[in-house]
Amino acid sequence: MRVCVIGTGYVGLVTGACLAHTGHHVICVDNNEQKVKMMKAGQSPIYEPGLSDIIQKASQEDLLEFTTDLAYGVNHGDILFIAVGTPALPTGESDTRYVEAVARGIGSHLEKGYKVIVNKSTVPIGSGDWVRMIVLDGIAERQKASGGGNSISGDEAAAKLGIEFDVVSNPEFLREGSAVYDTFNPDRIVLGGNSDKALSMMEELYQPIVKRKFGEDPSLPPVPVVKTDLSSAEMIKYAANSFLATKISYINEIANICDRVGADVVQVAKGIGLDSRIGTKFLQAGIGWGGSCFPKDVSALIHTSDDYGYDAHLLKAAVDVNKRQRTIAIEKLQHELKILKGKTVGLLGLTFKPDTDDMRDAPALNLIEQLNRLGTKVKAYDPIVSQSGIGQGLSGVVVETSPEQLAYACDALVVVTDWQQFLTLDYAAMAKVMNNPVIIDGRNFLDRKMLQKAGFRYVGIGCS
Ligand SMILES: NC(=O)C1=CN([C@@H]2O[C@H](COP(=O)(O)OP(=O)(O)OC[C@H]3O[C@@H](n4cnc5c(N)ncnc54)[C@H](O)[C@@H]3O)[C@@H](O)[C@H]2O)C=CC1
Ligand SMILES: O=C(O)[C@H]1O[C@H](OP(=O)(O)OP(=O)(O)OC[C@H]2O[C@@H](n3ccc(=O)[nH]c3=O)[C@H](O)[C@@H]2O)[C@H](O)[C@@H](O)[C@@H]1O
Repeated sequence: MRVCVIGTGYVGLVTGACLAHTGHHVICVDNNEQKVKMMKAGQSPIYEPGLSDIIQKASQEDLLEFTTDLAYGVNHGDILFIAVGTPALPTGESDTRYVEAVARGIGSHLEKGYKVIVNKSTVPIGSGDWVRMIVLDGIAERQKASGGGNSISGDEAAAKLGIEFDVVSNPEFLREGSAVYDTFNPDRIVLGGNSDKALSMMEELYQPIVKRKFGEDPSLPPVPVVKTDLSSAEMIKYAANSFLATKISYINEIANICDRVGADVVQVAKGIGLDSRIGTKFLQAGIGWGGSCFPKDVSALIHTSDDYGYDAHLLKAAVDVNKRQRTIAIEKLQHELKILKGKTVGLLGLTFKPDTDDMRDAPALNLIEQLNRLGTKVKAYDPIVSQSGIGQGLSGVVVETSPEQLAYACDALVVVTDWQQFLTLDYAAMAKVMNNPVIIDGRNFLDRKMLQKAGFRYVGIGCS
């Protein structure tokens, strides 16, 4: 099928490249010329395992193109994905201005015929109808500009030009760091809309993925497709992210109680997770959840609830627990070192999670800010950030190029990101060059005994 994806960030680029890999002809549009230049040269502007290979292969097969020309993309696609960012405004609500600009742009370029416009971005409940209205405004504005009469409505203009379209909500559930894997091995595909024609085109688009042709295990049953109305599909996205964030806040709350009563949250998580009603995933206690989505999506849902006069107590509590959790490493450092002023702390990891270069709302940024405020010198080592130029944009932290350099003259280390590489560092050598070999494992993922053998005092979260 012919597809256009507008916005080539973590979601748009992965979606576009993976759909091209499954045999569709995809044009990806972005208004960032630098990014488009890189992608045309076969490079991925983001770090995402497996993505560069897919981009290169699909481009060579002429199934994937990149452009800044929205009209070209809109005219090509029978299905047009909107995959631009929806960051949080200071009020917590979702900033939909980029979606609006794209929807208006689509309207101004639609030609005679039928298109499906897909909200892939995470958008507030009700956005399906809103996008339809903005697209119609775009069509009407173009008609007015070309002398079609100042009072013409979007519906009238669309009818006059023979333009037909439907809006579908198709929320995305991929995780950064495993985005390509998640796209080919989804737990479900959610399609919201009220047009059978649009929904069946979407089902056809996803057939190779539904049938697991590119998945890890093609013998598994087909991927479930949840077909529902627009608002429910939009709500499914917010409800899923809010549930996962709340689950982590829950285990962090339990971890804090474990610390006080002398229990071990890692054992507790294992013990409760084996109950299939609870499940083992997303029960890793630590220094809190971050990233570009959980914080903004939980805030957006709270904001929507407020708009409807409903006080979302549980979601607010999940956010509060997370805020407090971002200070846990500081409390533990104060307990170990007493005075933090004049001390040097080394952070192992900067990105909000492993296998990504994304630092949006990363817990590391909070830590750096808090430590700087307390007069502590902060150094950091991160497998991606230390090797790329990203670290240059950071203030209040010296980004070192090796774990050994990081450890040198440090009074404590804090594990901020659970990068696999951190499991096998030469901790004995690192302990020797530190002022004080203490390690706060903010992700509870290093081996306590190994660290102790290497000469460290090991402190976990909820298992100290
Ligand atoms: N990052 C993630 O893991 C996930 C993100 N989402 C949602 O997907 C959406 C996109 O998120 P990301 O990919 O992280 O965003 P991003 O910020 O990485 O990428 C957005 C892209 O859109 C481009 N863009 C902005 N305005 C444009 C315009 N008018 N025309 C063309 N391109 C334009 C930007 O240049 C950028 O390349 C958000 O709503 C997010 O909540 C959903 C699931 C996972
Ligand atoms: O909407 C989105 O953008 C995406 O948000 C999350 O994906 P992502 O933010 O990439 O990363 P996660 O693996 O979910 O981790 C989020 C944060 O929670 C933390 N986390 C995760 C799991 C856990 O057990 N404990 C924990 O503290 C991670 O360290 C990280 O800071 C969801 O998992 C995806 O399904 C969703 O599509």
